[in-house]
Amino acid sequence: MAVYTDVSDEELGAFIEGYDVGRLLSFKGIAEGVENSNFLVHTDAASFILTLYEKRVNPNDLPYFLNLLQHLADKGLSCPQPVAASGGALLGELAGRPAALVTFLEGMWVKRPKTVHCGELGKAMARLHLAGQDYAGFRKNALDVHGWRPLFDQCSARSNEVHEGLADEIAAELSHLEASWPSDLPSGVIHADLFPDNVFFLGQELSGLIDFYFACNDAFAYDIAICLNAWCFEVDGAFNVTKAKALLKGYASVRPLTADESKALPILSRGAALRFLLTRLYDWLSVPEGAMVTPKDPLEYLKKLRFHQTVKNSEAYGLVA
Ligand SMILES: Nc1ncnc2c1ncn2[C@@H]1O[C@H](COP(=O)(O)OP(=O)(O)O)[C@@H](O)[C@H]1O
Ligand SMILES: N[C@@H](CCOP(=O)(O)O)C(=O)O
Repeated sequence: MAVYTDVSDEELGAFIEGYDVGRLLSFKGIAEGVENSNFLVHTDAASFILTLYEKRVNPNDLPYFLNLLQHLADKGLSCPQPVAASGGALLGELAGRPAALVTFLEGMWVKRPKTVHCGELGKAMARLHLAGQDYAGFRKNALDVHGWRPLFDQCSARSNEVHEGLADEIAAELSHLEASWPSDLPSGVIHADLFPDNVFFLGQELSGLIDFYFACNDAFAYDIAICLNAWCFEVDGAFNVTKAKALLKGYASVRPLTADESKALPILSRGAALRFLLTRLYDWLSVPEGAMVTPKDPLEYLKKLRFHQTVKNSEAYGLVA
């Protein structure tokens, strides 16, 4: 459960009174997520999600995220919309944390996505990339190839506690990626954390995307690579090329990939695997005392990384040359 910050009934009641959202009926901490503290809030008018932004979120980035949600919703994308307080502000403060209220999105995330879900995800991601093209905000990806080494430096000394030889394996991969990371790929707003738990479905229909707190400006194809990692491996660690094919086909049906993007998928997928290996490793080694959170397994991403290291070209992901 990701609740890092406790909020009393009185504090939350006073906070909600600052919004024109009806009378507070109940609220509870949400037993999912790892980054921020989330509460489901019911009023006599509707349901909302209250987020208190924690460690990895830079408060200066919050206007980028909240305005982006508004921009995407205006473009017809289904995502939470920030709710303005009675005074007009999208961002407030609660229990010493920056806090925002957003609309509740109907749907459920799918624990074991099937091929059909991967296809829908591909289409939605491409729509997001197109809808973000005229977004005025800019946010550099803090966890791009340049951000990985500082993260590794903070946990390299203890990485072998998690897996023997892990420090050397990461160090070698990092050097390789730093030397061969592609530049000049088509870029714009990407979600950068479009995992199954951030994509809601109603039946087989995708009902919306949530959790835009890693969103940034980076290569579109890097977002695809993140999704190949997050959606196309089976529980036993096997890569499912049928799912990858569906994801890429769905994406290309809305926004065709350029030749450079197709060619870059193997290296981008390696990078995406390393990025999540590193953040998970860091989190694994530094769970804040008293926090209700279940850290995610870093070694899942080591296995994925090793798969991508064997890939020779994009055909391995189901792309036909
Ligand atoms: N707008 C929303 N509508 C409905 N449920 C939401 C919404 N935002 C978050 N949730 C619920 O809260 C959970 C955690 O949210 P998430 O943004 O993924 O947290 P974190 O950033 O901490 O990972 C989600 O899995 C979902 O169940
Ligand atoms: N998706 C990341 C962790 C971020 O968690 P989320 O709940 O905000 O998606 C991972 O799986 O490592």
